[in-house]
Amino acid sequence: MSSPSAALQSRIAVLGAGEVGSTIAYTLLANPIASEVLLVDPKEQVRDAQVQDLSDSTYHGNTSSLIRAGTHKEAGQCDIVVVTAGAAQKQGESRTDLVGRNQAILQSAIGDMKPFKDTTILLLIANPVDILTYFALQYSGLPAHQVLGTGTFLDSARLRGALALRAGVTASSLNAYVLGEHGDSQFPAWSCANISGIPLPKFPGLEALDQDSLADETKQKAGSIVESKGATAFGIASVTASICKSILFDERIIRAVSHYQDDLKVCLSKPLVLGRKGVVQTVDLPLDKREREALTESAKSLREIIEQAEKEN
Ligand SMILES: NC(=O)C1=CN([C@@H]2O[C@H](COP(=O)(O)OP(=O)(O)OC[C@H]3O[C@@H](n4cnc5c(N)ncnc54)[C@H](O)[C@@H]3O)[C@@H](O)[C@H]2O)C=CC1
Ligand SMILES: CC(=O)C(=O)O
Repeated sequence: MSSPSAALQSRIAVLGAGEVGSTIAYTLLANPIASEVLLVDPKEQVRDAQVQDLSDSTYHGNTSSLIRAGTHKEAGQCDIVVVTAGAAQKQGESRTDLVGRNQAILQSAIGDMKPFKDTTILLLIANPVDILTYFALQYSGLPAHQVLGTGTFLDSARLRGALALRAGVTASSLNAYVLGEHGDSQFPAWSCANISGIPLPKFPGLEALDQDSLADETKQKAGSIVESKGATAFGIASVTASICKSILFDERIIRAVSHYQDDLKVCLSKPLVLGRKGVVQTVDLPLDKREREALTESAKSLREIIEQAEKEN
């Protein structure tokens, strides 16, 4: 395992200095997780103003992490490249409506970053995140274990939060994963969910849990935030910082994040062991029949979007 001091000699590049990229940069600096954070955006005036503002958060003495503007070429030499570059959903748009625009941005950004350092991990945030993770793997030529998307880690956090409130325990006491697409075909793996080994329906406070309505609430949460404030940023920033820490500190923690599925020919979220090489090992949950079918359906809908996008480009 890597020591914290090794991790603190690491560099993370954040592509995109918009709402999400700047919030991620702030979270990385505040923890701190790497020695240097590079912010990369073709809108230089916005990028530089974000760097100035973010640098003010580092001067009070509690962080040794530095922020500066960077180029795409420099990003390609960083330990982790966090990709937020791309359009965000407008009110009424779905994540998959962004595919054409964001695929083109991704292809050009990856072209500008190449060649990558051998051990660089690409972490996709921009939506539709599973589709872009798939294309990032194609465009970058990096090994599959080094290309990840945040996927349903954020949805799993939302689900755990809602369950934790109902059960009156902290969210970290819960084992509960949302799997599949970070989007409409996602589903919670209820059959494997538990609190300290106790199945959810047996835990006090959760006996009458309406699983379908909670799954729906989890799925709709992003949409309702975007509808009211135009974007989501804090949840994804926290999840991204957690993934970066798990990678750089070689934590070997189990997380459901998006990665390539050789059998399904798509990227989607299933649990894996997360460490310095990215995917250290995959983890097969003992899903029930309905969940196995939901996973196949989720992969099928992602595959259709990929094939359509490949036809159009
Ligand atoms: N995976 C997830 O759970 C989440 C994903 N997102 C996604 O993150 C993405 C970014 O959202 P926001 O920051 O709100 O959008 P934004 O519009 O505020 O920022 C996007 C930034 O990307 C920049 N950009 C464009 N081309 C670039 C390139 N080639 N290299 C570097 N930067 C480039 C733009 O100049 C802009 O500043 C969206 O696709 C959004 O849907 C947002 C929240 C959660
Ligand atoms: C925007 C988005 O993908 C989310 O907050 O889940």
